[in-house]
Amino acid sequence: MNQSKEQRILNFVLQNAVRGDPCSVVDTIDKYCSQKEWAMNVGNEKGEILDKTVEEVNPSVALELGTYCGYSAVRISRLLKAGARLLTVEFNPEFAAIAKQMIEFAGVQDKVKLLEGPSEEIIPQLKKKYEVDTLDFVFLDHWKDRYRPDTILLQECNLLRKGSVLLADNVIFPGAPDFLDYVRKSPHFQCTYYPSHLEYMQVEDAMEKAVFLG
Ligand SMILES: O=C(NC/C=C/[C@H]1O[C@@H](n2cnc(C(F)(F)F)c2)[C@H](O)[C@@H]1O)c1cc([N+](=O)[O-])cc(O)c1O
Ligand SMILES: [Mg+2]
Repeated sequence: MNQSKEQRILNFVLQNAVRGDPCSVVDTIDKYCSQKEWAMNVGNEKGEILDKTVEEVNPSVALELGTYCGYSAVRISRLLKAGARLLTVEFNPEFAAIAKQMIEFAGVQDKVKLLEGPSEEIIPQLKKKYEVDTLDFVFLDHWKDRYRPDTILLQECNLLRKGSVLLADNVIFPGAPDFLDYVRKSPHFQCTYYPSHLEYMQVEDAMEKAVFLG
């Protein structure tokens, strides 16, 4: 059976990156996806905005919605302090299997917990099943029509505290207009817009940071 694009990306990393070196895994995925096959990783330009935000927040508990091949899970977890952890949620079993191998090859498996399933099922389980009190940082990079409902669900589940930081990818392309409208109009969020470009392309995109005010 012929390989998936995601399997080809993983194989390229296994053959060309340095085991245990998260930066080499990130750089190798970017090399493959810029030169051979485009894929929906956050990429290096928006990745630097992600890095700066993670360093600024220095989260003890972070959540990622939309693992895909694990690019941003590796990118985020490489910056986490000792004892801090990233919970990353993936809906597609094939992608989850790829991401698991990517995370292990990068050597960040002790910092990352990969949860498989739909966000509407997993988010309400975070407190009791995954021993989360509140989330310091949330990276939204899953289905764009889920950003708004999942932001509301995070609030309803009391998973956000004063100062919790949400960072959303793709608010321009493919776009998340209802999410932007929601957080920018809500008195409970302080928003910042970061213009950038779509990964590996000369297409406008942007990220939105939304800090929960309590
Ligand atoms: O569609 C895009 N991303 C959708 C990303 C979707 C990924 O998030 C997973 N997911 C779904 N639900 C959950 C959860 F967590 F809810 F369970 C996780 C899906 O299985 C998939 O791996 C996209 C598209 C473009 N583009 O240029 O078309 C560029 C990008 O950066 C993108 O992120
Ligand atoms: Mg994205």
